[in-house]
Amino acid sequence: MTDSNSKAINLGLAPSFGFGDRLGSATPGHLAALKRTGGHIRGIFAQQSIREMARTDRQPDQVMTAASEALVAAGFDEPWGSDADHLKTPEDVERMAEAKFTFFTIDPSDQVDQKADNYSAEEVEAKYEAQPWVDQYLGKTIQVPGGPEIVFDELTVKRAAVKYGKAIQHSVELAAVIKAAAEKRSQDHEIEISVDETDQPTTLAEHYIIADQLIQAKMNLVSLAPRFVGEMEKGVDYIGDLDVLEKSLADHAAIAEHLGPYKLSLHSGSDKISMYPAFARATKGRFHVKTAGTSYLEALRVIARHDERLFRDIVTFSRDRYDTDKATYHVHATLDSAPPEDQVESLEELEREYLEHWSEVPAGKGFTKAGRQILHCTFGSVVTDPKLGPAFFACLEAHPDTYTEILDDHFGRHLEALHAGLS
Ligand SMILES: O=C(O)[C@@H](O)[C@@H](O)[C@H](O)C(=O)CO
Repeated sequence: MTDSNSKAINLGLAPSFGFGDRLGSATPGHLAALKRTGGHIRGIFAQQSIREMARTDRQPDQVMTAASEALVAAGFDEPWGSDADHLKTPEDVERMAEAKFTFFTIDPSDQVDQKADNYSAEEVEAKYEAQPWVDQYLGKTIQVPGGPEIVFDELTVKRAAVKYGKAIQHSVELAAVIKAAAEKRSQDHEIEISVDETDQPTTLAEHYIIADQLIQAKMNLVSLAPRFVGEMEKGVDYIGDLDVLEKSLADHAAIAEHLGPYKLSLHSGSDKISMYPAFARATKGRFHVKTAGTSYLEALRVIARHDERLFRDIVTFSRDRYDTDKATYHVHATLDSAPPEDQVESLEELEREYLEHWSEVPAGKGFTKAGRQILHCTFGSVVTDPKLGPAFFACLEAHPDTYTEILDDHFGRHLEALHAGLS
């Protein structure tokens, strides 16, 4: 264990930003951007989901070592965090705890009944299985201080039980595994629950019940990621009405403040520039933002700048893989969203179609081109391909300064937008 590694600690309720790095070489650029916030936002530099590691063929220890060594090399001596992301099983927990991750994100989405919002009252009744907590809410109306009034009528509570009953139970069980795994190793631990990867937004009543139950179970809950209104797709800016979102965020934040406090967490946070000020404002700085795929996309910009042929080959390969690899990711791009590379003569135009140019994006907005999603979902296939993978890493390693410069600029824009909502 390196000195800096020992500083991957609990960050508690401090505003935090997750810099998922699927390649192991992004930390210098992430750090350069973070330094511009003047220490107001803490960095989570070692962050990886089980799904990402499966796709890239990496191990938790490699993720932790890449981040901590880069931080040591940069002489970074401030607190930083690590995120064992999207954990679904006790085995996932053990792997990440062994690599000394401290922030554990439980993802119970497999236990969520994704169709529950569409059930009729009769269907809810038919599927309802008594949960030990139902009587705590049934028939009550709760006024959240500074926030919404939540009416827990019978249908609302029973629908929540159908939708999230098993997910709550699973989360409580996994939290106990996390606690034991951390204690066995004399390590810190803190917990996030993410229910963002569901089809329908998390209602305020559902948020209340989920968080209240997890807190009653005495887990060290520091962060919760509801499924917010609108669309949080991978690789592009927020899609939806920002005023509606801000009102909803304020209501969710009031619940988090009242029951916790805990942070509201934004998954698929990459490129959501237009909503960051509202997110920071509504949460009054009690937030966590999680990004990952965008650092891979910016690595492809390095490839485009230094090896046009390789970039073109990656575009073609990614188009072949997209329909398979997009499984489990929330995206809307189709192969028609961007042209095949051999139909685009200029590299600048090809980059515009698949990555976009910051110089062409209006201030306060993020990228919107669906072509980015074709490259976003196919990262694992590219980096593990026997031909493209080595060429990709060789080009990236040959141009570390370009990557750092691009990430500094890219995340500088993210963090400035968040910061705007803090002041
Ligand atoms: O791809 C993954 O598995 C993760 O990077 C993400 O889902 C992560 O949780 C995230 O939201 C990053 O934007």
